[in-house]
Amino acid sequence: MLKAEQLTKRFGDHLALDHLDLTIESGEVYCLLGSNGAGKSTTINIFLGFIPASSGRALIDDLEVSVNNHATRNLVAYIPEVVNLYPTLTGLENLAFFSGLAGFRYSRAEMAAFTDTAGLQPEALDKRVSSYSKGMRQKVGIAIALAKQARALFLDEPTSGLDPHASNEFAQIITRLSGQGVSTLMATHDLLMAKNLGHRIGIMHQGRLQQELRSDAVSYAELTDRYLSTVNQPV
Ligand SMILES: Nc1ncnc2c1ncn2[C@@H]1O[C@H](COP(=O)(O)OP(=O)(O)OP(=O)(O)O)[C@@H](O)[C@H]1O
Repeated sequence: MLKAEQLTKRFGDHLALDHLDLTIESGEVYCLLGSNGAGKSTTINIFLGFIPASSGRALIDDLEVSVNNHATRNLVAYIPEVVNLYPTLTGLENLAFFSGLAGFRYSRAEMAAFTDTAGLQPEALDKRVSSYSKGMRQKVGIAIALAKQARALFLDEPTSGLDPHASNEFAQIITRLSGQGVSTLMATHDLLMAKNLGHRIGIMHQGRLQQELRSDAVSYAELTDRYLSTVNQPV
């Protein structure tokens, strides 16, 4: 479970995140929408322990990130738009390296099972990541999440630039992980993806969570209207 309690971040005089309260249950996919600069990545970066909050708390499975940074990093996987891997290592070597960092050692067959579940073609495993497409890198990111037995997934515009087929495959895997109890926080500009993949949707504007909706309770047209009316509020 993920929890933000009055989570706030200032960069100098700028209030990037303004007293965010948020709970994401085990197995829930929560999509954060909002225009550029709304505070989505800031939220994710605090949960990941990349940046400290100015005040408030971020909790992962009841562990406060700022005081259990090492432990909480081992509970999470992060998939940004371009997954950061070692380009001169193969997909399998990257998987071994990153799961090793989290304390897991796997046989080749076990790692191949993770990449298979993530949808990576077996013939890609021993190729250098520098030759991988964006979608293939995402799949290695998913395989790392599986290998780390991540309890929470943080996705920052993960399907941006993916073709519709790759995007659809990605969504299917997230749904599958959700069925296994993984909590997911996804920042996206893709309203249709949020509607189809998210259980709940939050709309942020100027650092504030302005609206929360259940995706099964709104049509795509209603979501679009709500989004536009929120992000077009005057400064
Ligand atoms: N390291 C930083 N130093 C100063 N200001 C920052 C820093 N990181 C983010 N900000 C500011 O905080 C605000 C929120 O940024 P954030 O990246 O969280 O927005 P976002 O909703 O993820 O936007 P986008 O959709 O463009 O990714 C913005 O005004 C941004 O300029």
